[in-house]
Amino acid sequence: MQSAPQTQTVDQEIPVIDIGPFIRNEAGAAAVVAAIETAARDTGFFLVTGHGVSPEKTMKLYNLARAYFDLSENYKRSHGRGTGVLGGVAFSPMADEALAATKGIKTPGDYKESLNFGLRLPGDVWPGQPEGIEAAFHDYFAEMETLARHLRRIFCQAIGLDANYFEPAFENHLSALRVINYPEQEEDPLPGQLRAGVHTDYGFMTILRSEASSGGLQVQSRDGRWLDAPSIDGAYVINIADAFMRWSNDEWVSTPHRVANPPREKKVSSRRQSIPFFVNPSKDTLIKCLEPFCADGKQAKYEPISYGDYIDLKTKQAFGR
Ligand SMILES: O=C(O)CCC(=O)C(=O)O
Ligand SMILES: [Fe+2]
Repeated sequence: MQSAPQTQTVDQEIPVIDIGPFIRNEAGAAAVVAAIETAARDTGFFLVTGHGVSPEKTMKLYNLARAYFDLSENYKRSHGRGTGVLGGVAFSPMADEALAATKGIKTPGDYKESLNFGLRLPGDVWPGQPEGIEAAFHDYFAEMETLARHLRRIFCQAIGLDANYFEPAFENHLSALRVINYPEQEEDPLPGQLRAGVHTDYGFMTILRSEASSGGLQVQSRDGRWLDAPSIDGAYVINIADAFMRWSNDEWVSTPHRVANPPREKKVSSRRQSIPFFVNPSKDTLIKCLEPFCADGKQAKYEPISYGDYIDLKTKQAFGR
């Protein structure tokens, strides 16, 4: 007997879905696909377990990144200037980025710092310390590529596309791996300053390794309420991002989210580290209404556009440049 998939619902709006049966091609795979389709249409957010990602590689990256964040500000900033090395690393210091600006909302910079890497994205030469950090990023990146491939196959089945429909778009993908440090807030945040301001993610989808801590990820429901994303050991938070929403003719949703400040009484021991993997297609991928979403008399809402042009457009809208 094969066990039925565990589709428990912690918060009805952000379900937890065990994708193991789909990966192993067992009975229950169809129920996984159905649960993900419902979540993708409803809130665009869900958690997955049974994903097969190595906990050792995850912890290795987590611990080495933590050690990096504990090094001096001068040392870290020496990896932030961008020498344009493809596959290099880029440090983004505290309050450097204000995500809400992408939604036209003016706020102080986000209360976080981050370390960023993409196989085909420019950065600086890798630091010598802590030892092994470059390999840890590469190893975890490969784990994320595998999970992203499983999820794309689930999406294809949910939409009614051939299992490998999306694969050519991801042969030279522009995905980015980021480790974010949200420190304890020894100084009060400025008015309007959050750990991460409200935003949607730009690309195809995001695979987030979250951490339970006060001051965590919140997702906006369709009717404007802020839902706390459940934080479950070993589970990943998945969300549909903007380019995928457009590709689906807005039927699958990219949902605004943010990272709240810890409550004042808990500001000590509220340090949090998250690891998002932003899954992005290649630059020349054509984002054109997927056939099943514009069948049966449904009209495509958007002109076809390459992913590269789409990102340029979004950046211009957000920053006026
Ligand atoms: O840290 C988190 O939980 C989410 C971060 C996030 O949404 C982002 O960086 O796009
Ligand atoms: Fe995000």
